[in-house]
Amino acid sequence: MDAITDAKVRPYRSVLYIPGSKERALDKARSLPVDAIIFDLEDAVTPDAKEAARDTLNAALSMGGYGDRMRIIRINGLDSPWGAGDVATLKDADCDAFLLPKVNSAADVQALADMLGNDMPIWAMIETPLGVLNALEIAAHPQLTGFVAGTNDLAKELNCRARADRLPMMLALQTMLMAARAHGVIAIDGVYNQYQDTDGLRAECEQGRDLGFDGKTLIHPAQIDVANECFSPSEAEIDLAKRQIEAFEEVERTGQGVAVVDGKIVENLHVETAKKILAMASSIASL
Ligand SMILES: CC(C)(COP(=O)(O)OP(=O)(O)OC[C@H]1O[C@@H](n2cnc3c(N)ncnc32)[C@H](O)[C@@H]1OP(=O)(O)O)[C@@H](O)C(=O)NCCC(=O)NCCSC(=O)C[C@H](O)C(=O)O
Ligand SMILES: [Mg+2]
Repeated sequence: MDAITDAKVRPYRSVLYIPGSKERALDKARSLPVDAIIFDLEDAVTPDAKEAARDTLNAALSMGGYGDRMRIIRINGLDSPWGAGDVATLKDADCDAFLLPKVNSAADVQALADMLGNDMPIWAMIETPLGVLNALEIAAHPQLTGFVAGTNDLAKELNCRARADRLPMMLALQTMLMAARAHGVIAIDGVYNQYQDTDGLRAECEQGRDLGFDGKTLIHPAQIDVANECFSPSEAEIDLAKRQIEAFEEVERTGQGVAVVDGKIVENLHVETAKKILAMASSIASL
């Protein structure tokens, strides 16, 4: 983790779900070029495999080998028969965050914080209508550091149709993003289910990046390269950022506050964005 010390600058381009019950996938992930892993005990694990999955996952985390990849454990809901047992077994596991599914309110986050009894960062799945409507109070919880869009559950709850432009989902996605940004919380987009459709995935990643998401949740290794590419600053963005910073420093020396690059104005706020782009590019390069 040495290269990435600032949680705000570390990349979250590719966040891969791995069923906590699948030893082979848990092992494979040690060599996959993902920025983060969600070790899943919830929807990817069948009820009869849930208890064994806790031990399988605990053993994999103890063995280590996940390098710089952020390690997030998605437990079952605390209102399910398995949530409390997941926390009891894994609260001292070698991981970086716990992810709570179907969070409806800040009280749900607090319930997990109380059970953990430590300062482990908590991430929330935003995938219910109440979770979306309460996103601001959830993001404000002091132990909450990340949001993950649960677009499958959201579609089910909204009774909406799947559309390539995700129009029925847009209010929910933008509400959670707004809340995340208001409180400095990481925001990761939902999964693209047709994992062999690279063009469709690319279009959805580009849309997620346009909206402001930090990265995309993934379900299969074949999706990693596309997500990493779409959520990395492009060469053109890096080049423009450098030229904006140089141009702004130049006009500042003459006492002015506005530069012009490629026919567009550059003010202090644009320079802040440019610096963020360069910091992210450098963080990615150091991986
Ligand atoms: C979708 C899959 C069931 C496909 O599995 P499979 O047919 O076994 O895939 P492949 O044969 O193509 O696998 C090739 C190799 O890659 C490894 N693999 C596959 N998936 C993963 C993975 N997710 N992480 C790591 N490694 C993986 C296989 O082991 C093969 O390895 P090898 O044998 O060494 O060559 C499967 O991909 C899968 O189970 N994916 C995860 C599904 C999942 O996690 N679902 C839950 C999360 S989605 C969700 O709940 C979102 C949210 O809550 C919402 O509401 O939207
Ligand atoms: Mg879900």
